[in-house]
Amino acid sequence: MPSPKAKNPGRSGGSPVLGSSNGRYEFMSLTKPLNRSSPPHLLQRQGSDPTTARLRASESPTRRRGSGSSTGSASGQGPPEEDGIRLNPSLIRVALSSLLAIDLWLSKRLGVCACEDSSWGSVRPLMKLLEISGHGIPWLAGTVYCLYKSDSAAGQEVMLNLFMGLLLDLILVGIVKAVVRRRRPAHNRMDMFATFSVDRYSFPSGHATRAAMCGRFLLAHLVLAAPLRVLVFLWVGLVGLSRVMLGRHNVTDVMFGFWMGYCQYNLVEMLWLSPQTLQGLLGQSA
Ligand SMILES: CC(C)=CCC/C(C)=C/CC/C(C)=C/COP(=O)(O)O
Repeated sequence: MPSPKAKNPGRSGGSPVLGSSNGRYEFMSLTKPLNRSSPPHLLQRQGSDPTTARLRASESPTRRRGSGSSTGSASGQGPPEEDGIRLNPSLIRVALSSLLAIDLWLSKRLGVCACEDSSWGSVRPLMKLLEISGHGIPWLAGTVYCLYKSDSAAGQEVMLNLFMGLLLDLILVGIVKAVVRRRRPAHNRMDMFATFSVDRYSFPSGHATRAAMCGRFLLAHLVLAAPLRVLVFLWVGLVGLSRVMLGRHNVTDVMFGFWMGYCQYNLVEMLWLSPQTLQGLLGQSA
């Protein structure tokens, strides 16, 4: 039986994007169809028979590689262009699914407070306290209270913008959750208080977005003393960690949530409502 090498002396396990003609290797385009000036053995692979082309496309790369004689370019069957076209998307898919697998594995390992009888079940009450500290209701209620109690225009301006930021956060997180629809981890017990229907989805973590946005807001406008600033940083980090430890979220939900909350603060700054803007808005509506 002739070996593939004997049939195709120029090809020794080379890249599938290489074509051989006249004993010389040439690079073939991965994305563009071959033009008429291409060597006939390359054109032949495109084939006028769609059934054969489909069957070839559905073959696994391993099988294609294994059938040495059928891949020999000297036999008039050059390396398949489908390989080149499918290589990049499949690489991305492999990278994404590996990241997802690491995410799920890590999240499961870190979900040590998911229920009372989990390995760290005894710290679950502490984690739930952190959960409440990052919940939307205390933040909204606290902001409205401070707005009401504040007797300076500057204080009211800051509180009003924080309030707007919190509403913006709820809306944006709700939209992303509704679009992405990633289920919460299987080990999560859905015993959270006051949730919207989109909160059955986990991507992104609303607590993480709120913690990151409010953390930045506090550091920029309200908390100046160094020890308190450290506490703010710690609180943001712990809120994120507690989401994974409680089994509410995967690590990527929290990471993305932090990034989203960070960006949301930029949006708050861009849309900052000054007393003048506010007066203008109120004047227009009156
Ligand atoms: C006034 C008003 C509309 C308040 C709604 C506040 C509320 C129910 C926020 C939901 C907070 C929540 C449970 C978010 C879910 O956070 P994840 O970290 O689990 O995504």
